Amino acid sequence: MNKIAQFQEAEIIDGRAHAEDVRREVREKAAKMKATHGITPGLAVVLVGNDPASEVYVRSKGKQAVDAGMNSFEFRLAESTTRDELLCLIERLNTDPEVHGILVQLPLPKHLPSTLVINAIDPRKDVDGFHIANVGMVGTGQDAIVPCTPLGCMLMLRAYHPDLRGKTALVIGHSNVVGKPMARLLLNADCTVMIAHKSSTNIPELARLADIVVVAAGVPGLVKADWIKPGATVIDVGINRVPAPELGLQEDSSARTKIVGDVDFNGVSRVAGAITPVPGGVGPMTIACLLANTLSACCHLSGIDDSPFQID
Ligand SMILES: Nc1nc(=O)c2c([nH]1)NC[C@@H]1CN(c3ccc(C(=O)N[C@@H](CCC(=O)O)C(=O)O)cc3)C=[N+]21
Ligand SMILES: [Mg+2]
Repeated sequence: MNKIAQFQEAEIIDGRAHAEDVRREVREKAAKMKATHGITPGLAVVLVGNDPASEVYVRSKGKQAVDAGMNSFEFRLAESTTRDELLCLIERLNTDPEVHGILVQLPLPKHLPSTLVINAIDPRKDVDGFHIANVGMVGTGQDAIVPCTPLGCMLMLRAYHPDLRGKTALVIGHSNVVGKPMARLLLNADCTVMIAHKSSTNIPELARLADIVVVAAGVPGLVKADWIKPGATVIDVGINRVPAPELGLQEDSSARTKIVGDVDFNGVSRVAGAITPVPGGVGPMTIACLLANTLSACCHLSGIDDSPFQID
């Protein structure tokens, strides 16, 4: 890191503003869909068990769907729900003409096989993009439903790098929900892609080569300033709830926590050219992209060619 770079401040990529742009476009297209074809896009969200964090996300998804002019169908099932009961609900949603998008909130309780459940969703309604058909099509560069978080990252990256060809990108984390699909999308965009993970031994060295770093490792503050090439774009997918002693005056002990990303924001923002904050970065875009995917699925299922969100 050189002296000048130390005093540069990165541009903060405003995820809430990007998400608002996506939601506005979805709202306009949904209204047009209703006016022209009499179709209201519908999103079904299935939550099994009562994880409090999942409750918050599910409520937010439903509210934002309604705000965008869509129907929201919420299914809250008991922790004890059986595999056959869940598969039966999915089959019903697959054949329901009012439902264009189906999201099964993950993680599922341990006794439920998430791979089997996800692959039971009609791939045309799989707005998470987790069905093997969508994974395979994204992997081979075909039109498919793209997972919401990587889609949101790509839309924000596109705003800073209209041409991604030849850029060196490092993805840290190789989960099926973020790291792997993110790496595939960057590869489809002709980036030179590196993927690092728990067993990688030289991540700081790899990071120093990268014009783009996307971090989805689930380790608070993992990425440090001296890992970053001056001017690089840093996308922080981490959502970590950590103790916040500075909030020590709160009565309720659950309120003495805060959300931080996988990037040491204060350090890295002095070196990077652009960086997403946490909160207010990737998270809001994830939900906006869920709405975008639901609208696209509705268009596709209805034989209407109005799919808005191109990333390639
Ligand atoms: N089938 C499935 N699909 C998902 O997309 C999915 C899931 N399961 N399980 C849980 C994770 C988590 N997730 C988030 C969405 C938005 C924010 C978000 O908007 N975060 C805000 C902060 C929220 C807060 O303050 O709690 C932000 O980053 O600014 C976070 C996390 C979607 N997930
Ligand atoms: Mg496409």
